[in-house]
Amino acid sequence: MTNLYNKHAVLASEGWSWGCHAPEFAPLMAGALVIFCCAWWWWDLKFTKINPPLPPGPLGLPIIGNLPFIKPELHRYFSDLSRIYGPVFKLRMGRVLAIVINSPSLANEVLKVQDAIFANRDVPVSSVVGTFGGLNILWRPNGPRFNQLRKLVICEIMSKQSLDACYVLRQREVRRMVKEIHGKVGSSVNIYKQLSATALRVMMSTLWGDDPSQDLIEFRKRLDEIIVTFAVRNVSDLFPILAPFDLQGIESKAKEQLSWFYGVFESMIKNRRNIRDDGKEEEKISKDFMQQLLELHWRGDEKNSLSINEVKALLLDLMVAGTDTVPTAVEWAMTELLRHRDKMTKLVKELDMVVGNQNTVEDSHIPQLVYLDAVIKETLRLHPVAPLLIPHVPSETTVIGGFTVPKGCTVFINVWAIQRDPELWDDPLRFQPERFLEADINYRGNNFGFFPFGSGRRMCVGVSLAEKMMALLLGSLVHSFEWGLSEGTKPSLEDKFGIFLKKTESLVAIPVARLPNLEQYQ
Ligand code: HEM
Repeated sequence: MTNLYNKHAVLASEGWSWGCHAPEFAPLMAGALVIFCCAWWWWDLKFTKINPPLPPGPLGLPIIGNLPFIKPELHRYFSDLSRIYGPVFKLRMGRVLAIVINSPSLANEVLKVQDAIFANRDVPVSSVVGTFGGLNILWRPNGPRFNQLRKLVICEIMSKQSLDACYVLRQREVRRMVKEIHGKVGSSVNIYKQLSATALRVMMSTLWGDDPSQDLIEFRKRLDEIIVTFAVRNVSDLFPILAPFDLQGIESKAKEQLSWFYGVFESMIKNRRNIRDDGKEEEKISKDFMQQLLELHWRGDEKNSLSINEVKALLLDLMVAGTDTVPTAVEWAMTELLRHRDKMTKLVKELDMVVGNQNTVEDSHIPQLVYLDAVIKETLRLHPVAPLLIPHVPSETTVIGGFTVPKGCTVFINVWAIQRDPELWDDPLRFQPERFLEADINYRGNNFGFFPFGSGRRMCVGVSLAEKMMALLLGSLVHSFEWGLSEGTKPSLEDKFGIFLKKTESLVAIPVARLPNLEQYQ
């Protein structure tokens, strides 16, 4: 899930140079700047009177707005500003007018009451080229085709039947992870690296089955490259007038990097087509996600069929969105459990009772693992993977919280701040999974105190898969091993704002086998 705000954050963190290199001109330049600013503000106030007014916000500079003052940890920075300006405020980031929402009632207003208005996205220039003009779900504008696509993914690809059919693949890869960790017993394990290799294998085999020609290391490298490209500041997004020049070459880089993925997808699709034309489809191919998407393409009825470019754009969507989100969440959960040994002990007890020490964690155990579920929810409350969701864009001018929110602005919803609000949560900074045992709170986005997957028509389409993956991975790590830390260390909670809210320092822990039979690790 790439998002524009990373570019803003990086731009802000690097700052822009305003220095004049000839000192004798400095007072003159400063004077001219002050006059220019005053004229700009006067013009802005006189000619842009809107009723009701725009939300309050810090003053910015002409043209570049608040960009030089924005701090890189956007979720914290926005949370600090909301203490000054209230639950809805505005900032200018170059051409972009950003509106930030910091309260559950206003999040409800944006994502539920006025959901249809706020269901567009602000598409970065690099993503337009990479998705055939926004043919994927993430960047597609709201409308009938978008609704159809979401429905197809949720009802066909992410259906219970389809996820159950792929369970063997998830189970196989999680077992492989347990075996690998068993080989490192007694030494330090980088938890994120271990989890992300497993999540990538799961996503690859779930999307297109076992294809021995696919090199995992090459895929990881290419994915990391494209994620870095999407995260780099792009002046074209902040000043669209500069977009045709692609000053930083980001657009061409994205094009080139994405064409590698599309080349891989095309050759796999060609293979499937040959097999289908041979009439051997049924015997040779399992119903992985690619096969399901291709069948929708071949089905050919106007309403439900997918174009081949849509198939490729969707594969990329699921690949990028599904690979790093789950490991990020599970690494946070392990960090919290290693900081709160009593909670770890409670979870181990539950796993021993439900799974037993002669078995390994299976999908069928998950509904009974209520404490595991509470641990994951509490982790996502304190460390939501997408702390500002993915920015929404209103398709028409509207009013939120008594202020005008203009058509086309970029709306950030600070779920990170809302999920830590002391008015909603007792002792909000404390890791306390028990709070989810006492209340019936789910991921469906109907509680605006807890919505780590968003809510409404742009809500995450991968919730069901993510839920299963997080439980299987975390359950297996804790059930199969006892985890320790190097002497005198305590895992840090410091986070780093980016495409996903990751830990600043990866978690490193030392496993000890805890299951009685060696076969359970094979
Ligand atoms: C812990 C795991 C995950 C979390 C916390 C998460 C969270 C989110 C959030 C917050 C959004 C944006 C919602 C909004 O803007 O209102 C989103 C969108 C999306 N997610 Fe996830 N996600 C996760 C895993 C996945 C997985 C496994 C997939 C698919 C394989 C996926 C696919 C998507 C897609 C395609 C969108 C774009 C939806 C749209 O724009 O309509 N996500 N996710």
